[in-house]
Amino acid sequence: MNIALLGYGRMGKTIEKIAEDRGHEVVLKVSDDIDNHELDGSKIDVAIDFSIPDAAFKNISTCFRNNIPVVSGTTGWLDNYEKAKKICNEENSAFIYASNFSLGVNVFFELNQKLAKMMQGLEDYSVEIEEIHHTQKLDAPSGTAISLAQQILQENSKLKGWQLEDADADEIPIFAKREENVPGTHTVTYDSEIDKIEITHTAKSRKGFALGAVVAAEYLKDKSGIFTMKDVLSELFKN
Ligand SMILES: NC(=O)C1=CN([C@@H]2O[C@H](COP(=O)(O)OP(=O)(O)OC[C@H]3O[C@@H](n4cnc5c(N)ncnc54)[C@H](O)[C@@H]3O)[C@@H](O)[C@H]2O)C=CC1
Ligand SMILES: O=C(O)C1=N[C@H](C(=O)O)C[C@H](O)C1
Repeated sequence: MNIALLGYGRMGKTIEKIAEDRGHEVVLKVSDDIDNHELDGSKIDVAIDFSIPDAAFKNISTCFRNNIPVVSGTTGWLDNYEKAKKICNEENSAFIYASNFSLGVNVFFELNQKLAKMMQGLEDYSVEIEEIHHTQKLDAPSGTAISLAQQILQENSKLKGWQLEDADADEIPIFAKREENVPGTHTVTYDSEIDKIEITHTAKSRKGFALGAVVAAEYLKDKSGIFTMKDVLSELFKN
């Protein structure tokens, strides 16, 4: 498979290594305005975007217009997600966005949803989310923390939204911490006067995110439509 890497930073470089180990070729690396590059849909099977929040939407929509499917892991650009999906459909292209591509986090998402369902009637507990990332991270809260909050909100109609730190009683507070060299740690806590329930996912490196993105790219090649990591994982585990 011929891959274009949109964003060649920490994630782009990790993805390149894993893609090459799996027999793919990186044919284009983009680290600046996508208009400075020739995008030839006949030579690129899929683009993988791990760039910056301000560039993601332009990168993604430009690929769709050049007949190139996109795997997007960039966070902090989701105000434009619905627009990106519309362009994908108009161009009959293919798209997967995930706030977190690691297999472990996707198991953690399942756990979070189940736990939220169990806790929604237990009014003595309050819920909060903490995320810890490296100090270079541009966005807060993390995309993964937002996904976790959205899952809890789906299960609990008494909660109205989420808020970075100073949340009202009917909101989920998300605490974003920045520490040197932390690839990504997420904790969901339910606390009461009597006890505390916590679930945590700790990434030990960026390899899990990168492997998930390459597996998603392999899934997306030759498809059209909008997909999620759930689709990718159900195909992976269908046997
Ligand atoms: N969904 C997931 O599983 C994961 C998502 N991420 C997200 O991926 C993104 C990238 O993370 P890192 O690689 O750690 O950041 P990074 O800062 O190391 O890399 C970003 C790269 O994008 C480049 N860039 C700047 N303008 C660009 C443009 N117009 N087009 C293309 N590239 C451009 C920068 O030069 C830089 O090399 C972040 O939004 C982060 O939150 C990170 C890890 C996992
Ligand atoms: O910026 C990062 O590094 C990460 N970003 C993603 C997020 O915002 O959730 C995923 C992962 O936690 C690493």
